[in-house]
Amino acid sequence: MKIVSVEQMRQMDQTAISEFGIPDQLLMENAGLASYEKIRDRFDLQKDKFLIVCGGGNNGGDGLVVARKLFSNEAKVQVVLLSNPSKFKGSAHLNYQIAQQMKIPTQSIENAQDFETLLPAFDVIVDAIFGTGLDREVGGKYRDIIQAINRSGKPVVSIDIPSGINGNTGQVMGIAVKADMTITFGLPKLGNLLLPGFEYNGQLFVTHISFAPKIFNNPEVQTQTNDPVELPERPTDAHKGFCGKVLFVAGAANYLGAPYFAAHAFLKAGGGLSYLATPRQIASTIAMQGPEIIFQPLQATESGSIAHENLDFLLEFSEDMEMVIVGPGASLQAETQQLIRDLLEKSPKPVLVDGDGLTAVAKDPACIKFRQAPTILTPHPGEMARLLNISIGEVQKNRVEVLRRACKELNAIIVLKGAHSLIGHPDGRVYMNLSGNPGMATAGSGDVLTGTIAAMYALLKDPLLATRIGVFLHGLAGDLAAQKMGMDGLLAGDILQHLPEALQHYRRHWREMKNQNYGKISLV
Ligand SMILES: NC(=O)C1=CN([C@@H]2O[C@H](COP(=O)(O)OP(=O)(O)OC[C@H]3O[C@@H](n4cnc5c(N)ncnc54)[C@H](O)[C@@H]3O)[C@@H](O)[C@H]2O)[C@H](O)CC1
Ligand SMILES: [K+]
Repeated sequence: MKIVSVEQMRQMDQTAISEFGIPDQLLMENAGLASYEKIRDRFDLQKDKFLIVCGGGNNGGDGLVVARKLFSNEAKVQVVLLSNPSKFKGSAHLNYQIAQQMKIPTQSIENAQDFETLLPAFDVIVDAIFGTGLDREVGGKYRDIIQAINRSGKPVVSIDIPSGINGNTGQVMGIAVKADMTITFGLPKLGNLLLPGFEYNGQLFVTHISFAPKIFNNPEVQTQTNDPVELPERPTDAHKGFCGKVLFVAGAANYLGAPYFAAHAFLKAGGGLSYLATPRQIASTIAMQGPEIIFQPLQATESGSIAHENLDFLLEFSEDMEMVIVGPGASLQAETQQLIRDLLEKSPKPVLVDGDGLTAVAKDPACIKFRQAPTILTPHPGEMARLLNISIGEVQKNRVEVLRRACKELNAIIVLKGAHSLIGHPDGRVYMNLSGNPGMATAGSGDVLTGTIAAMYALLKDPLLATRIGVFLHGLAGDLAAQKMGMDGLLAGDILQHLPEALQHYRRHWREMKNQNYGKISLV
């Protein structure tokens, strides 16, 4: 499903109006109706009393339509206006006039105390304060009223987006309504799905409010959910080589976990032959954990990391490989970091760079910028910040645009890890992954992801698709593990052990998971 920015949604509204002749009033009526229907399904119109809290823009206008529908169905409603009604424009103004003529109980609220006095008499709150037009921090009486709504303990329905969430970034603009259910229109906004905004929606519904498919399938919208696709079958006569040969260049003294998790995850996710080039001294210890891995012992530096003299061997050895994975547990030793940069620059093979490999790239990104073969990077926000020389705060404040910029600048497919990981391509496409859970933020989890992406590359031979499906499967494995054992104390090894089950589940249920947006977005 496509995910839009605030500006793109405004353009879609304009297209609906100018190209299809759908009047503005009809869009607002549809938005209000869709919201009303969800409210009617969830609550008891005969018993519950509804408080509709309206701001001064079109979001407030949608709220007035909801109030009218409830009122027409003889529910008890009260509208409160937080802004002077003379400021309503267009369709919102029209709906205000209708509400007046129908004598829907309406009250202007000057301060938060008056609002708090009203609250106890109502059972359900409809939040129509701010939608996508929120353009500054929430302060003054708006802040106090949102605080009162959140403290009330009453069920809250947000119209379009919880008030206080930035529609483009998902950031909380000072304070935001914590909803139980959100009904959004046309398509989900970035702010509905990016964290922390996503957590404020409660259950998220999307309704198309009579947009033509041409509008919501607009190819210019380049952000979308990371939907599963059907995986090719493994042929009955599959041999090890068919399922791919990849080389991991990873590990150093004291860094035995990362290379093991990455190289083993490749096998657990269906990969054929997993070669691990690692310092001689640690190879046998890792082999005890993962005897299925094939080792290529390397010369080591004094501190036990991979020495630069291995470069020619690694280039030659990788000729026969489908992909080279560089960096897990490779250490920050200067000589090794230089080896990584030289290897990336010289290798004509698809590469995936993770962990300490990303630090090497950050120091001199030219080593990947001009590569001909595909490059995949899997940074967490801290590593992304280093790659672009900005702060982590700047990365997190606008994850989609920062990722888009990084993919272009670095000429790479990039996974920006974190809740709802993003996958970006240099051509501007960005995919938001919906699988996974907070329990997966654990040491070694990223190494398991690396191996999973490599296995998907061996199967699919398409770097973007492999990265997308690898991220999805990794999240799914974490979700299956968490279903059994909970999120606390979930370890990388648990994610790894659940990869085969995740693949089995994926092959059986990919279509439902796609159609249901992994249970995270419901279509109305
Ligand atoms: N296709 C659709 O998505 C449709 C959406 N509709 C609804 O329209 C709103 C967007 O309406 P808009 O008038 O642009 O903005 P808002 O109602 O969100 O708010 C603007 C209003 O609020 C003031 N304001 C902004 N920030 C603050 C602040 N921090 N403090 C105080 N006041 C603030 C601003 O100055 C304006 O006065 C969309 O979300 C949908 O709900 C259509 O109804 C149907 C089509
Ligand atoms: K709202």
